[in-house]
Amino acid sequence: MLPFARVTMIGLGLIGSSIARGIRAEMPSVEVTGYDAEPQVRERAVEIGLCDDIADSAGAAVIDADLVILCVPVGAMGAAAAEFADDLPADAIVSDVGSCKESVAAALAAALPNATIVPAHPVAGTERSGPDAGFATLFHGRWCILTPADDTPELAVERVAEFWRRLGADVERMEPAHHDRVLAVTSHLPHLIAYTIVGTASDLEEVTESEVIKYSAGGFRDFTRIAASDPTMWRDVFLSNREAVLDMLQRFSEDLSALQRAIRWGKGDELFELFSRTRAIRRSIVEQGQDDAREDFGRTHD
Ligand SMILES: NC(=O)c1ccc[n+]([C@@H]2O[C@H](COP(=O)([O-])OP(=O)(O)OC[C@H]3O[C@@H](n4cnc5c(N)ncnc54)[C@H](O)[C@@H]3O)[C@@H](O)[C@H]2O)c1
Ligand SMILES: O=C(O)C(=O)C[C@]1(C(=O)O)C=C[C@@H](O)C=C1
Repeated sequence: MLPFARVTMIGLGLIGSSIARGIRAEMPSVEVTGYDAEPQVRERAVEIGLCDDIADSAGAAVIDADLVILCVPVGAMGAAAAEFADDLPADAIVSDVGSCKESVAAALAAALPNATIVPAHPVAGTERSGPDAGFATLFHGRWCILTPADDTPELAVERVAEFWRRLGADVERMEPAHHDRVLAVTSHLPHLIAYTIVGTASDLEEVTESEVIKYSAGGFRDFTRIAASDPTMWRDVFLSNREAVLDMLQRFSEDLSALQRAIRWGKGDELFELFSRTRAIRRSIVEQGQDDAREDFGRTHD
């Protein structure tokens, strides 16, 4: 049996539109309603037939939903939830897809004090945004991490887990604070490094912009993909997960200084040992199949 019959997405960008397309593909009998604060996004969603219905207010969008998923930047979650608080059916479950969980859980609990909330984070995405960027297979073979509070009814958590499994994801549960520390190092820090390296390269006086573009066929090009990620989304991630990111950044800076010393003093063994260790990590990720979808995406959409 399907876990939900009527699903509403608030926010119809990359993730909201991928969920809508995934539902069409995997659960075609589910009725999908969408709402986005931007009128142009709503118009585009109608043009491309993204949902069964596009509402013109958040309240109208949730009125008969049994699952409402907030797919807006993490800094906008509280305000977006407050907009539909008065119209939310008592038995509806509210979820989200935010990249940080502690701050979002607090914002949703404050805006919807009586709602059943099952926060989620599909660990899948691209550098693109907007309703045209989504695709139905985005979540296939990817993790979706649920971070419910201890007193959330088990049945609600299981229904949300089943929803994500049907979209193709593997579901895990975590404490929100633990989630935020893990993602700080596996996702947030890499984005910060990509933003830095691309910014630094373009600022260097001896590297003209045309040279940056001309010679960006190798490693630098991979960084430019990540550094093209949505500025609003990532501003919000760093402000929301500040403590964990600053902790990881401190550790990263120390390791970078150690590498700097090894290069300065010609310690080839130290460099070789680290690079061998990191090569083994990459190989084990590929063996686990965790990188396939992204590589496919890069090949077909680059
Ligand atoms: N992009 C990724 O790789 C990725 C992956 C996993 C999770 N996430 C999370 O998913 C969420 C959405 O990211 P995205 O990549 O889909 O962004 P996006 O920019 O493609 O889409 C966000 C949409 O939310 C709308 N919006 C903003 N404030 C709103 C409000 N108050 N009410 C209604 N709509 C509003 C915007 O108009 C926009 O269309 C974020 O919380 C992000 O952290 C992103
Ligand atoms: O592949 C990408 O472009 C991504 O950045 C996706 C990515 C990640 O860092 O892995 C980005 C943010 C999310 O919260 C989840 C996934």
